[in-house]
Amino acid sequence: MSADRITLALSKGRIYDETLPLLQAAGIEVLEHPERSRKLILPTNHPALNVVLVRASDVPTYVQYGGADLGVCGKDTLLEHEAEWGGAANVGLYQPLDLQIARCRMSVAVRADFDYVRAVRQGARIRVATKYVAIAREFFASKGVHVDLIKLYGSMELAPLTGLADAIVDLVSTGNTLKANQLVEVERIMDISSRLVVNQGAIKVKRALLRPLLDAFAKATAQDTAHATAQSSATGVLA
Ligand SMILES: Nc1ncnc2c1ncn2[C@@H]1O[C@H](COP(=O)(O)OP(=O)(O)OP(=O)(O)O)[C@@H](O)[C@H]1O
Ligand SMILES: O=P(O)(O)OC[C@H]1O[C@H](OP(=O)(O)OP(=O)(O)O)[C@H](O)[C@@H]1O
Repeated sequence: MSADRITLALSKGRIYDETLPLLQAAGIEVLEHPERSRKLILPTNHPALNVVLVRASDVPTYVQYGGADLGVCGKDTLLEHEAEWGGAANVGLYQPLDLQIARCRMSVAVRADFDYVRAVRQGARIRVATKYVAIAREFFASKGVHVDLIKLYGSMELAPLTGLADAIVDLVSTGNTLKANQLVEVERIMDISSRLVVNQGAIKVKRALLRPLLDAFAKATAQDTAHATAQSSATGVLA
């Protein structure tokens, strides 16, 4: 981690696409297009800022270890990463801003012919397939529902259709994916949006470089969502 440069970790796709307007609001343009280049380090018009492209689930790891100074990742990804480490305190990432982008919800879904309410009421043991095992474990434990969790890395919707599982825990936005696979949402676990995460060391060492960027993000987020609390918490971190 060079002291006079800052590195922002983003994942290709919706996080990159939805972070771009926030960067633009801060006067920052990424100089190469991630879909038109094989490069993983993208320069920007900010002389000290590079963007690095990583897998969405690798963003917290890069920022935690200082491979990037800051990054943007979903609350889902962050919660799973923290659970792997035995809690947020062990990860030690600053989370100054909810950027209110990549908004969706984490839900339980089943086949339309599966009587979820009855299964839960009867205390049956249900099989749940998900990429988000920590969130699912915590949710069902809090309801006192017995579950066997099956870890998947994608295409969760297939699990109830093939008999692999009774239910899935997955992200839902428009509901189109569930509908296309004849699944129904039966419980909403939590709302999800993406957070700015910052390396603890970088906060101390690169304060002068980071502060204007975080302030601009906070301002753009506040303007987008009238989320004034985001602005005050960002200022709090670097004050
Ligand atoms: N349908 C959706 N609508 C809005 N936001 C979403 C949706 N699906 C996922 N997200 C959010 O966007 C983030 C990034 O999703 P993306 O699909 O780009 O990566 P991923 O495939 O989940 O991660 P990885 O590549 O590491 O497996 C998720 O962590 C979540 O917070
Ligand atoms: O309710 P919808 O608007 O249909 O969105 C829900 C879908 O979005 C996510 O997948 P994504 O598009 O990220 O695909 P991926 O998991 O293959 O990355 C999620 O895993 C669902 O499959």
